[in-house]
Amino acid sequence: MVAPPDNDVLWARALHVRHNGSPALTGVSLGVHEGEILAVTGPRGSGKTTLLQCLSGQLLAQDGEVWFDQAPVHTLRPSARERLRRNRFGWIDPAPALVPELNSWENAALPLMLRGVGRRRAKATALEWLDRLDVGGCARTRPYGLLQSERQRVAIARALAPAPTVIFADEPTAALHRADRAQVLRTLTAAARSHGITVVLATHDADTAAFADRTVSLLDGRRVNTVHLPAVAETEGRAACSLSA
Ligand SMILES: Nc1ncnc2c1ncn2[C@@H]1O[C@H](COP(=O)(O)OP(=O)(O)OP(=O)(O)O)[C@@H](O)[C@H]1O
Repeated sequence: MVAPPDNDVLWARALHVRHNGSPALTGVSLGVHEGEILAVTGPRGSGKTTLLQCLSGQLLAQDGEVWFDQAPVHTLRPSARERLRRNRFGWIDPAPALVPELNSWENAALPLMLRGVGRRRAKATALEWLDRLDVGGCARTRPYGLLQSERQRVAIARALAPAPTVIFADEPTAALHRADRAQVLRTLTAAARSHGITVVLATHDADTAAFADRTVSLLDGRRVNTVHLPAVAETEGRAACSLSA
């Protein structure tokens, strides 16, 4: 095994994943720098979610390596991978998956309490994050009483509250109206930057990817280079295309 470069908090080498025999990732390698916001882009079905699942230790690739903080993840036992996910990673789904029996602050405080933080401190931290995400007024409301956009903000507060080393955000604003998207992304990326949190953001939306420091593109499970061509009149063709790397 070859160790990853020093400034890469996450590093993947030659990942191959097949779902029920069909290839989802084919030889994907990438490094994510510490504190960076990296967008993983590509059309639907290009392998973005599968890549995030591999990087976060949720899914073991059939072939290839994943390293976090200079240590291999792919050789860890399931219980150690689970600890790693709980203690160092946060995850934001496209649709908010909140615990229906808990109110907003309890949902946001949950990962902190799972890490052993006392209830009072966990509540104070959760309330701070709910305020930053503009849902402080819903702190005592359960998910069924919230709008979908408010639920997603609570889910984002929950991911940020424990200040994880890395947040994996899979289409985090897919459930939001266009008007809400930019504001939520600005809050998420500003919070990540101010706390030194690395973000890996999967999206098929160019406006969302624009919030990232760098973009990695996938097409049919392979990494491709996005080549930006000079803008041309609409009738003359597209302004950007992808080439296989
Ligand atoms: N659990 C699964 N079982 C079978 N096939 C799967 C499974 N998960 C993903 N796939 C297939 O693997 C390929 C990659 O899927 P993946 O969800 O990673 O892509 P994606 O770029 O995130 O797509 P989307 O934007 O629609 O979420 C697709 O062809 C998908 O149909």
